[in-house]
Amino acid sequence: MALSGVHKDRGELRIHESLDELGTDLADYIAELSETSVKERGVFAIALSGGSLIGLMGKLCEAPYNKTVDWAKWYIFWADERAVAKNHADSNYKLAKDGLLSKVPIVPSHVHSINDSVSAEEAADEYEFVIRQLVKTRTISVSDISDCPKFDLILLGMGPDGHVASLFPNHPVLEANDEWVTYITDSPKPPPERITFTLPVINSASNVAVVVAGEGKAEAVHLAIDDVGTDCPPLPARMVQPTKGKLVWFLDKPAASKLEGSQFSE
Ligand SMILES: O=C(O)[C@H](O)[C@@H](O)[C@H](O)[C@H](O)COP(=O)(O)O
Repeated sequence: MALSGVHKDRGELRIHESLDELGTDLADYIAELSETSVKERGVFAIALSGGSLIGLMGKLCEAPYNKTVDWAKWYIFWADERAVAKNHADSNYKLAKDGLLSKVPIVPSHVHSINDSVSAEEAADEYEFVIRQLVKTRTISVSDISDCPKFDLILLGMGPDGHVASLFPNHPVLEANDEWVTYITDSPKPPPERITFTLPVINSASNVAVVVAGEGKAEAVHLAIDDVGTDCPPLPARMVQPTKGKLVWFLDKPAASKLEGSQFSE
């Protein structure tokens, strides 16, 4: 059974015995948010990341979700993308297409991938423009406290260094506040050129989920969630603090193994 708890200002923590259990809980969570959003707004605007996240979302392609989720109302975006061709093994679009989007009845015109035939800088500008158009028509909602888009759900993974999307520790990209989408050309995780949502966009979402598995990330999970003082600059994952939205951490036990654990109940 999963342990769950609420950290006073780091959101809800859901800690799972196995990746199988994590995958089921994640699929339930996404399916519920989709249902609520479709009821309230008629659409579900969801942003994906790359990495192990897509594999962990695999249960959405199986019963009951493949039949019960209102896939036709989904609009798909990417919180970050690598500047490579869409058919390249490193492409986050390809990862999601092969692992999820090709297996469920998503409307192809609702899939808003990043242009792979221009520079990372141009692709970031273009992607922001596309998002602006969809905010105007309210396919993507708008934040009531800033002019930022308010995605119904942004799904993030986290690296062992605490990066989320393509927001890396000690990188100037963490200070990008004027753009919704920006780019980097020196990613410490290959490939070097990437496009990413900025922190203001991530923190304007209605829901943000950070999905993290494996012991190699336990220290970063501890630094991102526990009260560790202010001596070091906060990890990017710690800077994920939705202003009005809800933050949920999906962890397996090894990833949660360095958390100060008093806040949990079965
Ligand atoms: O394109 C990317 O590289 C990602 O979006 C990135 O932020 C990823 O989510 C983390 O690096 C975690 O990746 P893993 O779950 O594979 O460790």
